Amino acid sequence: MRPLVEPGPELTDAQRERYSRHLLLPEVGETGQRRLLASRVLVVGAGGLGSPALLYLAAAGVGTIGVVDDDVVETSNLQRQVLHGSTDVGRAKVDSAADAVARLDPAITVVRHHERLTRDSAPRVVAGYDLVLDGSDTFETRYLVNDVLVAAGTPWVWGAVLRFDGHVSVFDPAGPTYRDLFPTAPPPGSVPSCGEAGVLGGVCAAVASVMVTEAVKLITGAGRPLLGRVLVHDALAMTWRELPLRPDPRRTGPEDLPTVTAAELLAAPGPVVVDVREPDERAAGAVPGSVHVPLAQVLADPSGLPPGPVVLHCARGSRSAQALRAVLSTGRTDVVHLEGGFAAWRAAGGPVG
Ligand SMILES: Nc1ncnc2c1ncn2[C@@H]1O[C@H](COP(=O)(O)OP(=O)(O)OP(=O)(O)O)[C@@H](O)[C@H]1O
Repeated sequence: MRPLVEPGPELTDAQRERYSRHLLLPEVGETGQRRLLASRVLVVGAGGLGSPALLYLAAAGVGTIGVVDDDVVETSNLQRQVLHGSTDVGRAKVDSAADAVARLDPAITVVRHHERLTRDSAPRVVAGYDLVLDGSDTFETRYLVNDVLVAAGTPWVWGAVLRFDGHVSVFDPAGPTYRDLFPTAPPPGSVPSCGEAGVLGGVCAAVASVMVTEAVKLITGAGRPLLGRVLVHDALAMTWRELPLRPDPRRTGPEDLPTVTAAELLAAPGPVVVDVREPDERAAGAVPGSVHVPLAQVLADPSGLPPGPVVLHCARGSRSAQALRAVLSTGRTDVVHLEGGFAAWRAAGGPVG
């Protein structure tokens, strides 16, 4: 597996001593430790999963750790959120997390994002990180993390816990992703939260430990990642099952999304054409009169497109499909995407400006 991060500077003697047990592992070694120290990892949620994950990421020498959480520590968190202590109750979780990491190793940089991750804020918050660990507790945030990281091209490790059960996997923008595992959210109220159904602290630690191990493997390139596989943990039976996960071909195919072909659009050129590609792609040729709204902007604000009818397009159809899914989820019905994208437009003899 190709390591995610290039190695940073040579280790100092103090670092060689601190990470000596990593250096003994041929799969990590000095180069792997330099990769870890140079890496930037964002943890979404300093709760049940994020708490143990943050400690182990810091101890492993992940050089820059971002934490995004808008919550404060509550007494009922302490049973499993081992990063926080009794004296932290009432404090922002990101502050308590930063202090705990500093106690462990003041050389680790902690970036506090004391805010809610939303469609507006997420593209800014995730920018610049090599990898994300999603320890959030709602479907809304997990889909948001999915869509923003697919657009940003950043891989992520996902974990979830409830009662005595845990799930964990690695997702990649090229797939499989969280949307391949759960194409649609369950109806509101059908899945209880940990606050309603309870959760065992040890289960959080077990799942978080797998998440950190996968993060270290991805950063250093060690072993085989948990990509395309979902681990399902049942602590009452004490079993770990592995389920295969493949990208859902319908997600990228034209059949489940409203499309228009280039020939159809050329024959009936009424709709606003929205180009979701990047500026450099557009500079090399675009549909005359098209409007430019890059994919990240559509995902951040799916209600912000011009009035319809609208045809979305990208280079070949995959980014416009992503954008279209986000737009359709707002309830709009007057938006389609161009099958085969700009390549199909050119091939059909469409004008290029
Ligand atoms: N969109 C989001 N932006 C920022 N933080 C988030 C977001 N979604 C979830 N989180 C954070 O993720 C953490 C999830 O932790 P956990 O599942 O243990 O829940 P909790 O809210 O701390 O506990 P409980 O539900 O038992 O009260 C929380 O601290 C929560 O604030």
